Amino acid sequence: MLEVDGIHSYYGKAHILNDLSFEVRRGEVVALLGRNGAGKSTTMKSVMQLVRPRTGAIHFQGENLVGQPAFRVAKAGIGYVPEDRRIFTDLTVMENLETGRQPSRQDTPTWTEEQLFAIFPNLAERRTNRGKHLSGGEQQMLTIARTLMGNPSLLLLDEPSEGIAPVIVEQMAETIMKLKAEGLTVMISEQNLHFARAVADRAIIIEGGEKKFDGSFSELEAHPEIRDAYLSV
Ligand SMILES: Nc1ncnc2c1ncn2[C@@H]1O[C@H](COP(=O)(O)OP(=O)(O)OP(=O)(O)O)[C@@H](O)[C@H]1O
Repeated sequence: MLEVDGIHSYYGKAHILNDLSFEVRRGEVVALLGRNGAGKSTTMKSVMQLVRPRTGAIHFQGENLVGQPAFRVAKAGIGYVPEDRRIFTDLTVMENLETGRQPSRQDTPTWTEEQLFAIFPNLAERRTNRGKHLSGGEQQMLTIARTLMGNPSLLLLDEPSEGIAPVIVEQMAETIMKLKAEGLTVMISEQNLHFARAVADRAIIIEGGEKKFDGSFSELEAHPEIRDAYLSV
């Protein structure tokens, strides 16, 4: 579904992603793992074309995304929830959801508010509350629900478990598994190996913008030296 092929991304002269290649297949949940500064967010921004890779290709359902404006990437069916999740604090939960609405897509789950409320029950209870009155965890769920209103085929979640209380982290894991069960393809970036293992089918580890591992969690467990070298656990 998504094929990233030999991309090099920069911030000015700083060379951040170095010949990075990987793929995400339809229906799977993939975890992009790596320490602080490994290049996980830059990878997601590169897919979204918020950072333009200088070389390499990114194909999504056969279409090369490199050089396209970010809104076209979103229209092509990639939903992106950045690390600095923002909601409209003066709008209600319902109004926030409405801002994310896009037409439905073939071969992709189409979401209504009611279906989203079934997956995010806390938001259902607060549908008429303004964003600013939600807890941090609820705001985080709202950014995901709003992105789903765009009916993406692929959802990119940058560090979904970061900065939320342990009980909400558990809810977040359950939510991602429900989305997978609905047929959504998901890529998460994570530093939390425990969380990633609970939700993802496959791990891709990057360090210094280079891929160091791509395989199942059982393969990763069989190689503790890889975990020790590239992850903080
Ligand atoms: N806007 C920017 N300008 C310059 N350098 C940046 C910028 N954003 C990130 N970097 C640098 O790029 C490298 C990769 O950062 P990135 O945010 O992709 O890492 P990450 O793996 O997502 O880590 P984190 O968990 O801290 O977000 C880091 O060295 C970081 O300092």
